[in-house]
Amino acid sequence: MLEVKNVTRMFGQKAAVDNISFAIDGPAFVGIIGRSGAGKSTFLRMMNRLTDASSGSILVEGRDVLALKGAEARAWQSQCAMIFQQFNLVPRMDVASNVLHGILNRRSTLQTMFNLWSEADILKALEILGRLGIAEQAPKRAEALSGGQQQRVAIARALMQDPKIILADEPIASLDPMNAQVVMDTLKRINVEDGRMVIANLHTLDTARRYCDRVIGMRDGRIVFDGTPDQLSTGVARDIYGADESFNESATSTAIPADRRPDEAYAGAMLA
Ligand SMILES: Nc1ncnc2c1ncn2[C@@H]1O[C@H](COP(=O)(O)OP(=O)(O)OP(=O)(O)O)[C@@H](O)[C@H]1O
Repeated sequence: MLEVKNVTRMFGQKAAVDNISFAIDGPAFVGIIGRSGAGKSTFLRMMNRLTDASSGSILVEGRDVLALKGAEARAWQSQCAMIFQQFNLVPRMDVASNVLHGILNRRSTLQTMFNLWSEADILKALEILGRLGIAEQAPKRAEALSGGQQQRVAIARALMQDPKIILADEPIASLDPMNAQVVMDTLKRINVEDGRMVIANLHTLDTARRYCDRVIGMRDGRIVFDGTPDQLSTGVARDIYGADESFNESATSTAIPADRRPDEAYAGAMLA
């Protein structure tokens, strides 16, 4: 379904992404890990055409999306929705309108000028918010929500586009562990229930191990690991992160301490 072939992105003399190739069959949940500057964001940005590649091709169902221009490139962008670390919502706008903005580029100028949405679109937005457990937040301003709720609104906005692929650039890097878990669980559900491919840049190993079917490790623009979470040993992780013997995995962990997991906290409250 997805075939990345010899993709490179140069910034001046430096290759941010250096001749990477891999293929993904079917709607997998793929994590890309690596330290800061490894090229993870640049790769995702090339995939959805926010950044041009210097060379190479990305074939989706046989079509090179890097070669698309104009309206075709924009159509591709709506098929591979992107989620960002900082949510990128319009803070003072209500949640439902933020979600509807996922299909902004499908409306006429007149509809945009008068802020007109069809009843079907509004119902779809509310249905998606309901599915993600935040329907009651629909009339509130986005800025009034917690970080985890805001990221779920961003996921709802992405789903409004009905994308084949969801690209998530450090989706939980700004969240506390509990909200991070809710957001990752949401992405996983969308992957499993809808059969949408998810490619997520992740900064913690335990998240990659827990949620991904496949993990790609990048270092200095190159792929240095491509395998299953089981194959991602501490030694392999040390290679990816370029750390020495003192590399400590727990330092990159976002695991929720046992006494703070939602279910157990709830159970504890019931017993008290
Ligand atoms: N617009 C740009 N101009 C010049 N250099 C850039 C630009 N964007 C990225 N780079 C460089 O490309 C390399 C890869 O950056 P990239 O942001 O893709 O890494 P990353 O793995 O996503 O790291 P982080 O997690 O910190 O975002 C870095 O050396 C970065 O400085």
